[in-house]
Amino acid sequence: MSNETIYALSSGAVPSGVAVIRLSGAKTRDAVQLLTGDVPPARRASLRTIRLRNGSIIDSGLVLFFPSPASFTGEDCAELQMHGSRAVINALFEELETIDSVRMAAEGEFSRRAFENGKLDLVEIEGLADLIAAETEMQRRLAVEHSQGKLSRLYDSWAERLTRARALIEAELDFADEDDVPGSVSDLVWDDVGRLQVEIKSHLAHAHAGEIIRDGFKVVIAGAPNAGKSTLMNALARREVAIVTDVAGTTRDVLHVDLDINGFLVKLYDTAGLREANELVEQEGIRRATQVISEASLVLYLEDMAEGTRALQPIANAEVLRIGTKADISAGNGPDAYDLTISAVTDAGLVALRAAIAERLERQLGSHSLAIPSRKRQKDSLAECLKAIEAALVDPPAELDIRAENLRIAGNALGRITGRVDVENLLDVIFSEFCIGK
Ligand SMILES: Nc1nc2c(ncn2[C@@H]2O[C@H](COP(=O)(O)OP(=O)(O)OP(=O)(O)O)[C@@H](O)[C@H]2O)c(=O)[nH]1
Repeated sequence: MSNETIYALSSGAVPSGVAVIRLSGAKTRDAVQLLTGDVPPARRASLRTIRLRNGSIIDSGLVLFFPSPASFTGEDCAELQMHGSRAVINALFEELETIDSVRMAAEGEFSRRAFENGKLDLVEIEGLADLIAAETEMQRRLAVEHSQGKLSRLYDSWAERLTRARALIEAELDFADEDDVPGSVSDLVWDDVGRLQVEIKSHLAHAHAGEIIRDGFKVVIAGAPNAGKSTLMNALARREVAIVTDVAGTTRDVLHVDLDINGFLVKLYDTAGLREANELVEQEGIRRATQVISEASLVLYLEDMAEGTRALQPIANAEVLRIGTKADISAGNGPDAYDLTISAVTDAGLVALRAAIAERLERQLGSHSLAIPSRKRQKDSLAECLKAIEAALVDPPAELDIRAENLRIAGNALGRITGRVDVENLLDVIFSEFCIGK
């Protein structure tokens, strides 16, 4: 597969002022020569006329050539910056197709080659995918941390400590009958493995924060029918996401919008009003509401202040903010009964509500560096690593060779995160997240 040369449009949708077409593989040099009449100097932007074989001009643009191994994929690579019209790109692609062993790239194929040629490890690749998909400032910061290798360096240093520990234990096993292996070496090894266990445990405890930053903080609006849930959702989203009527039980399904609050992705859900419902569709809506409430990180529990408590209490594992609604027409129970009062009609209280969501979010995240795991895959491997370390440290200790074997399992679990060990079966899943041209 990798003796084929691949090409793709790497910039966004056309038409665009400039489109970047990327090539990678052994035939890159030939393709550039064919299209421009020469191979421009390495890593320099050179203005060239790009032509078909018959001499007719496709377009002119900048050509950059990156000879192997100093390129993104590690192979010979080129980038053509041309005018971003469908016709220009089609003409170029048709010409490229005529070259033997040159074809359009599959999803994520450039990144996959970068991985296979040792240019990037899996955490860096995943970080890159996250950086390309980042919509909020915090997602960007987390992705940069991952794509720049900070997390990988941490995992590599842990794997190295485990390897060193194993080497010393193997030495002890080999020389078990001799007197000159000091017992204190063994103590030092197990002390360090103990410290590593504490470090990994604390790192894993921050995985939740990483997931919140990457996947979003789930905030669910719940309450009685007609409490003003959909109106609040629309006010926070600043657009008409949900249907608002004065008919109780309007919202049936769970609706969702993404908000950016202080640079964090907040996933806001509007749910069906909670009450004893006889009608089938409404019952299903309430079942779905209950489900999403149980998965929330924060519940906004709305109450029409004139009506007082009418809703079934939501069963939330998360923190609940009690919010009195329709402050413009009613003082109701009095503001003291609520954490916040709002009016979606006058916008009163909405700034305070956004601030309250941000405050809860930041409190749940805690303060720490962004060198934290953010994907289930990373979390699962860390948990596996920790389990094996625990088995190696169990009291009373197992036989030395079993303890060493557990350290090997722990090291492999770390190696799988960065892709340095045994990940062939994972690759298709990871690279399919990328679009063509990445
Ligand atoms: N005066 C006033 N009316 C409001 C306010 N918020 C909502 N309403 C009105 O209250 C009624 C119900 O609002 P919705 O947002 O549909 O309430 P809901 O909680 O989503 O209702 P269900 O979908 O039935 O669960 C509508 O007529 C809204 O216009 C508010 O802050 N002030």
